[in-house]
Formats: sequence, C-alpha cells, structure tokens
Amino acid sequence: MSQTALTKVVVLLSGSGSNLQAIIDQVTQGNLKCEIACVISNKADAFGLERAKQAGIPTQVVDHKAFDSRESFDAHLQTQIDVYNPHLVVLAGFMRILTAGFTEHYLGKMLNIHPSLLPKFQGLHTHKRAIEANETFAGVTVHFVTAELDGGPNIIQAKVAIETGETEESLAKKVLKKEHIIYPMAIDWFLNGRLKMNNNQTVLDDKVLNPEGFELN
Ligand SMILES: Nc1nc2c(c(=O)[nH]1)N[C@@H](CN(C=O)c1ccc(C(=O)N[C@@H](CCC(=O)O)C(=O)O)cc1)CN2
Ligand SMILES: NCC(=O)N[C@@H]1O[C@H](COP(=O)([O-])[O-])[C@@H](O)[C@H]1O
Repeated sequence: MSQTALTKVVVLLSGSGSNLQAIIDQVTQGNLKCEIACVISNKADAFGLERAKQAGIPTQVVDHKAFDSRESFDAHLQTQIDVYNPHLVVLAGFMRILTAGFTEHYLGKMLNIHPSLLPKFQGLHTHKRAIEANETFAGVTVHFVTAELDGGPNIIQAKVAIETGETEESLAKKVLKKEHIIYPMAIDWFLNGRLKMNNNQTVLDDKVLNPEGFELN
C-alpha cells in the first residue's frame, strides 16, 4: 500500500535553532506528522543549520548581504522555498523583515514565534524592553505572518513572570522553555487542519480566537 506523503514544512532561521530542535524532537517522537523539507538560513554560521544537518534535514544559506535590496533577497528566498511546495513555512528565529510581496505569497501558511506578549514589544530586544518598562509579565506569541511586522493575528501566547533581579538572559531562558512547547503545538494544529487564518483573524476549530490568541497557562 502506498504511503500518503507527509505534509512539508520549510523552516527559516538565523540563529541557534532551539525552536527548530524542539520541532525536530516532536517529529522524531511521532507527535508531529510532517516532513521538514529544508532549513534555510540567512546566516551561514547559524547553529540551527548544524542541528538540521545532524537530523539529516537538507539545508540552504541565502545570505541577505548578497542581494542589493530586500525585494531581490525575498524573491530569491521565495524561489528556493517553492521548490519544496511546502504546506507551511515556519519562521524560527528568522531575523529579517520580509516584504509585503513575500508575506502575501505565503499568507495564511506562514507562522512566526515572537518573544513578547504581542501586541506589546513588537520588533527587537523585547526582554530588555519589558524589564525596563517594569512589566510584571513577559512571554511569547506564535502568530500568522503578515506584511505588518509582528502584527499578524495571534495564535498562542504563554506568559512568564518577571521576577525581582530578572535579567535579559534569565528571562530569555524562561521564555524559551515556553516557546518549545507552544510552537510545536501551533504547528500541529495547522497540519491537522484545525488552525486557519481568515480575514486577518485566527480561527481554531472553526471558532475565531480572541486577539490575544489561545492562552497557555
Ligand atoms: N513582514 C514581516 N516580516 C517578518 C515578521 C513579520 O511578522 N512580518 N516577523 C519577523 C520576526 N521578527 C520578530 O518576531 C523580527 C525579525 C527581524 C526584525 C528586524 O528588525 N530585523 C532587521 C535586522 C536585524 C538583525 O539582522 O539582527 C532587518 O530586517 O533590517 C524585527 C522583527 C520576521 N520577519
Ligand atoms: N523577532 C524574532 C525573534 O526574536 N525570535 C526569537 O528568536 C529566538 C530564536 O531562538 P532559537 O534560534 O534558539 O530558536 C526565540 O526566542 C524567538 O522567539
């Protein structure tokens, strides 16, 4: 009997790849039914590429510095991704702002994980900004990617208390533990057809979620 082809996922990253590793681990354990078709980084030295190689996953480097515009970088990146015709594109610490043409092409099938409780602290240096703002909580958001930077509809959020004496490093460590739980969860929901984006809203099991998304306790 022919085996049904696994749904294909392409992962984009720029750094360590611990979120990629969490996804790989869930695939290996049989909890995520998909094939990570390729891991693509804009940084040749991203350790996430090593993690992919150790897992036998094809890798590519598309160096943004080799292109004279965001548009040309994104256009090339898109052609490299579309070779795999993925069902889902996962940004796992991918540190390039993507142009509207690119995000429209993958609208509704591209996810990102962002280390803040969006819409608070869009952009960079989120933990430093949350601590300096005397926030009582920090956290992480998985969201659909749209042209609006970190503005796509939320899917899942997880909170982390900011404690006395918290540092960027200590907070990042606590938040990453939550990231490694909620990203595979969101990907599983998408691959099982439970999660969709409609009219710039997140729909889970045919119900429109609140703007915060599903809150993981
Ligand atoms: N159009 C969109 N592009 C991207 C989104 C998005 O939601 N819409 N998510 C980001 C991920 N991200 C935060 O979650 C993020 C990544 C990068 C930057 C940024 O300012 N990048 C700089 C370069 C920074 C560096 O190289 O260290 C840049 O691109 O000039 C902000 C937020 C991915 N893209
Ligand atoms: N703006 C995007 C962003 O800052 N994403 C963040 O980059 C880190 C990647 O870690 P990893 O490489 O170990 O998965 C994660 O904390 C993720 O939330």
